[in-house]
Amino acid sequence: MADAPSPDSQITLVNNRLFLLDDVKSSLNPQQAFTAFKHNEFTQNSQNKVSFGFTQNTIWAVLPVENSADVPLPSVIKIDNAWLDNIDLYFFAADELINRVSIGDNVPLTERLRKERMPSVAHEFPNGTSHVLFRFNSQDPMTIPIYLGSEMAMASTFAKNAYFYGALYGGLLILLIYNLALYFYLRELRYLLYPIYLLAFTAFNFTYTGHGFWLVWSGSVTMQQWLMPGLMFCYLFSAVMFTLGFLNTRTFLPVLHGYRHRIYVSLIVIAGLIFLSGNRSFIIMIQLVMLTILSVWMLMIGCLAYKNKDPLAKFFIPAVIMGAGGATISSFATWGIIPYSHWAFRGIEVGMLLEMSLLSISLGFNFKLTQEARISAESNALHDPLTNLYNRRAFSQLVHPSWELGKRNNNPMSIMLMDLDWFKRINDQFGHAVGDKVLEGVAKEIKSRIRDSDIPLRWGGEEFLIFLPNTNSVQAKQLAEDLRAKIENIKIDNIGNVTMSIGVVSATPDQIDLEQLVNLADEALYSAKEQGRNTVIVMTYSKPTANERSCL
Ligand SMILES: Nc1nc2c(ncn2[C@@H]2O[C@H](COP(=O)(O)OP(=O)(O)OP(=O)(O)O)[C@@H](O)[C@H]2O)c(=O)[nH]1
Repeated sequence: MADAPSPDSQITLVNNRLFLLDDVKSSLNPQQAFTAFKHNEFTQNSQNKVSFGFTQNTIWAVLPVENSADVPLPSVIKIDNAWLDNIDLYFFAADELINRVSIGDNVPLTERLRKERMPSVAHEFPNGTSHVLFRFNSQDPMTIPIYLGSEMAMASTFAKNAYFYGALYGGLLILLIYNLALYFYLRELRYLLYPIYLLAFTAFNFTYTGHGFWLVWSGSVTMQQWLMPGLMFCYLFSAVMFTLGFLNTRTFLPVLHGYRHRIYVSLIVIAGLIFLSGNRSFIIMIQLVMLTILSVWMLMIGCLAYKNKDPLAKFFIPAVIMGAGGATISSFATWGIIPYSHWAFRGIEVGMLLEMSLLSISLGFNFKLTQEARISAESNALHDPLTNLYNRRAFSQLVHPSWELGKRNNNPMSIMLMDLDWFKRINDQFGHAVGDKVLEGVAKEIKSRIRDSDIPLRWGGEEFLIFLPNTNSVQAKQLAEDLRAKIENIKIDNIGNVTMSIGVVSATPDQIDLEQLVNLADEALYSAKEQGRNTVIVMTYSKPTANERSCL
């Protein structure tokens, strides 16, 4: 027997005080059920059972309440489950029926006396022993946590719950907006699949926790009863889509990835068929089984991804373990496999918040990987892989801006164009690999001798160009001579001496444009080859007179 709550008492779960009767044929009326209770045909719920799984039977429960005070004690009875179809309460005082209230989903919230998220009834227990007879009947999983408490204690629990859901939905909303913004910025599918998955879960949760009925569709019983299985399917479906798109299944499971559209269609067909049955109990049961299989499947795909070195797998696996772990705890509590507790019932919400946070972190990590790959691709596009000098493509990106900048103070700029002598012979005599080694050695030498502001490029096969900002012809010639002498003395394997010819030109940006300067360097190099190779030829630009341009 439960004591009628005093105004300052806490709310208590009173299931262990209940007497239960499983009405298999749902044939009793309330008076008959109460008479059966009086004839000891009910059994005491000493095991504190809360969940009865899927049952079409009517569950009758009697809660005896004792009020030893002289005055009636106002109390609230709350059933902490927002999805049951029929919840009818019959209040007996001195074995006389004095009141009856229906608070199941079959009664629109707008028609209930107490418009709260979880079904509840206020009642004043008179002095002596009262009995509350409950009648439960639903197509949904039969979980009936019954709480008794004062109005004040109920309000305080309500506030705590509101904080919990405020934090949960707030967290999920931030993750949603953040990843949607990333999607619009990056246009990568996995950034869209994540918000869809998250939204599907949130909508499903919003429905089965009673928030939707309480805040949005209070007058629609149909929506309250059918949105839950419908959104459960959306959640299940989006989880499959997310798994196939989030992980790199295209690479390590190409066949499955290729069949993904058929998988989606099959899931929709299966859903269509089970929804056609019109039996909500059946639909929810099948989907709960599918959700359990889905968790195992997601974990298996995650492990395969890990084996195939998918960088996101190390986030995906713990995320799924947390989400699936939480969901399993909740569904076990719903089926009555593990004892009911407030937190076991909320396992799915805590698990999903952790899962979604971890997945969001992984998308941030993926963003970093993508950026690094892009930077590296951009850098590769500008570099020659053999010598690691800039390639010819980099000329316009790097040299042009430097040249344009130089126009401001009109300082002299120089270009050195270098070409290895008789390089074909080296290739022919020693092989291409040795030729490559020579090119690498020369590039290394160039890099070690120039300033940070100079820009060295591999101009072609065995041709190199160095752009020297703020360098006049004297300084450029000095560097060219140094390089020529240094290269001449390099010994590479048994090749002996390698020499190079160098053409040098200098000018200020107001005198000439960059392309002309390069052409002049080419002419200088040609002269160096003409004059017997292993030579530096310097050309200085002078303004053309009349129609003619002269090079000294
Ligand atoms: N090993 C190697 N050889 C290259 C590469 N790029 C170009 N070559 C070779 O460089 C040689 C250039 O030969 P040529 O243009 O005839 O010039 P050369 O033999 O150096 O003679 P001169 O320039 O007149 O002194 C060719 O044999 C090309 O195959 C490369 O990346 N690696």
